[in-house]
Amino acid sequence: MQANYTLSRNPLSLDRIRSILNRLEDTIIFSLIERAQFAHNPKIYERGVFNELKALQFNGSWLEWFLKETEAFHAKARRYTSPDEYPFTSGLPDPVLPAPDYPPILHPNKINVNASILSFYIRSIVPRISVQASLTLACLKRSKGIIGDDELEDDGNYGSAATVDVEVLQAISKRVHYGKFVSESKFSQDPAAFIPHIQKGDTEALAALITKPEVERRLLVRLRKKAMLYAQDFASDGEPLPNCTNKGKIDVDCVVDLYESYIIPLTKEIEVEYLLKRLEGLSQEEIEKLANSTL
Ligand SMILES: C=C(O[C@@H]1C=C(C(=O)O)C=C[C@H]1O)C(=O)O
Repeated sequence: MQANYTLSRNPLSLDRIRSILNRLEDTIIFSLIERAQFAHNPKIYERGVFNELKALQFNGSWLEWFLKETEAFHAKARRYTSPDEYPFTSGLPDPVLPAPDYPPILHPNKINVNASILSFYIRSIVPRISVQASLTLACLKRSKGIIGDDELEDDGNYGSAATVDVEVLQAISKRVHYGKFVSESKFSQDPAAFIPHIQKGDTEALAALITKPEVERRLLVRLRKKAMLYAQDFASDGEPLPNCTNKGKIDVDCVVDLYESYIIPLTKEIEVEYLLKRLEGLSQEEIEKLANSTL
């Protein structure tokens, strides 16, 4: 399928980009609901745990192996030739097809913050989301005396959990790296407002220029409502169910915190980092022409 951003006459319309970010909220929430079905399974995030992987000469974690194998196939299918797709794995194979002729929308850059995304996801999101699933699981199984407390963390679903982790990580990565399109949209609307701060390397001034508090506030309100609705359990007759952990299929506060503490700040970091590189390779004449132009 063609990349989202090229499916419009004006791929740099901020409203259109924001509608793509809005739609990615749904993808992220539903993939987190999928992950919340499985226990934490902390061993799949630790390196050197599975001798079977060492036998394959792979020294990373179970999840890193899933990322490597998945992204190697996707790379051959030319996924990462698209400017809105960024891999977690380095050293991927070349595409088997030539890259599509994407319009040159972004200024050339190599910004990739997936290492940060992987770190906060493993450290701060999975333990909180999956604990919800374990409690739900325990809530149901403990009533039948099937499991004890020590089984809360590991349900053996290493393949299923890692498969969903890859989906969550890819959705968060796309969402955060869309900050480049947001940044290019804002820059191209008023280059003169950004150029002096870019030339001074003034990250604080650039951060203040790209930050839209009201947009963030509305997003967090919308996100909470979506998570509450999508996570609602229903009985067979369609009546909403009070949940045994009174949070439905997912920890709604965790979804909001994911955006407020991680996704939005990282998106803004990318916007500023992209701006700092926006004039690289341009002549003084080109910069002056930009400074005197407004859309
Ligand atoms: C993405 C934008 O830039 C910033 C980042 C936002 C986010 O990550 O949700 C929202 C508003 C801005 O502070 C935007 O202006 O839409």
